[in-house]
Amino acid sequence: TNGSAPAVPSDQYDSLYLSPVTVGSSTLHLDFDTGSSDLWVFSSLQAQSSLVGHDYYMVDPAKEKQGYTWKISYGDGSGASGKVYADKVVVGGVTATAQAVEAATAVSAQFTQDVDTDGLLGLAMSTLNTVKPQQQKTFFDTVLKQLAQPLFAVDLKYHAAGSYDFGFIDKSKYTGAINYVNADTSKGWWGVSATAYSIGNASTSATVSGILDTGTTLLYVDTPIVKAYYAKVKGSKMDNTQGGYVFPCSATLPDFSLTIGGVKQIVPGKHINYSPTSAGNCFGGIQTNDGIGFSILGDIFLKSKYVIHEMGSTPRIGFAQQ
Ligand SMILES: CC1CCN(C(=N)N)CC1
Ligand SMILES: CC1CCN(C(=N)N)CC1
Repeated sequence: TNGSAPAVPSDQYDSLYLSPVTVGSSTLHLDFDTGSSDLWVFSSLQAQSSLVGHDYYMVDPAKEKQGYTWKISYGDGSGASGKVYADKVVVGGVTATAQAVEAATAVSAQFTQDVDTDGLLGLAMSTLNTVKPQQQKTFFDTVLKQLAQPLFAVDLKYHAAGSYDFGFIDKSKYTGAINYVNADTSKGWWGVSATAYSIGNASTSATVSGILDTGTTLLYVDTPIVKAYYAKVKGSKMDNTQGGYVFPCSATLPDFSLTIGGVKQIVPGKHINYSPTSAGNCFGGIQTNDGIGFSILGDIFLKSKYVIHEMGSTPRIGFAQQ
């Protein structure tokens, strides 16, 4: 089998993308996240006050995995925890009949306030799943053997609805060749390395190692590269109050690229103007990964590409231009 689900920007800045998923008998809107490996949802186990504005999973006690729990926290300090059920999950017509569904009993304010997001669907390696006493599989791992091809493809778009394809490559979603590189899955994520970066027409050799991450809004790279980029943006500055580099909203932003597998993967300058700030300037889509030791190729990087995540005998990542 194969199937496709839409990926709809949650707001006008593409802060995150939401996809409809049937969990049990409810349809929820989940943030597909290639940076984590838990499928967790807002649920009827939570206080009613936490559910206002959300769709949520009506748990069926008969389906509970007794004694199983989960607890997750994300880089931005948000997090959630709860109990585990085995229930039907359908994504774009692809069905997992007994998927581990992590039903929240408690959720941090960042999620409760984000009334559009009813939970996350992790698409990293199942080795990062947080369920105890036995780690559970991601949705992709659960359905892998029933897929026509062992892959999913990410088609996030700039200020428009894209899609996640499971089990097939959609030729109508990209132009030119697909360029494949081996994925480094040793840390549980979809890891890639670049051998150079470019700012405008100038290229610099450098090793940029990072993870592909649909669950992160921006593109986080090493500080020297960030500084070199904004040196080319008139009026840009590091603004600690806003938490990153900002610039006049009228600024012309150079294209940025990472060379992966010998091919320049270009991020158009336009995509690097993420959003206006409360201070009257604009917030950059490229920011520093300060000190986490690797880069995070989030939505700002992904939204100009069609990215195939293939879990064959050797995991691979394929890049093509949208
Ligand atoms: C390395 C971090 C990247 C952001 N995260 C995520 N998308 N779930 C958490 C892990
Ligand atoms: C990977 C996740 C990080 C935390 N998120 C959030 N606060 N809304 C969602 C995505």
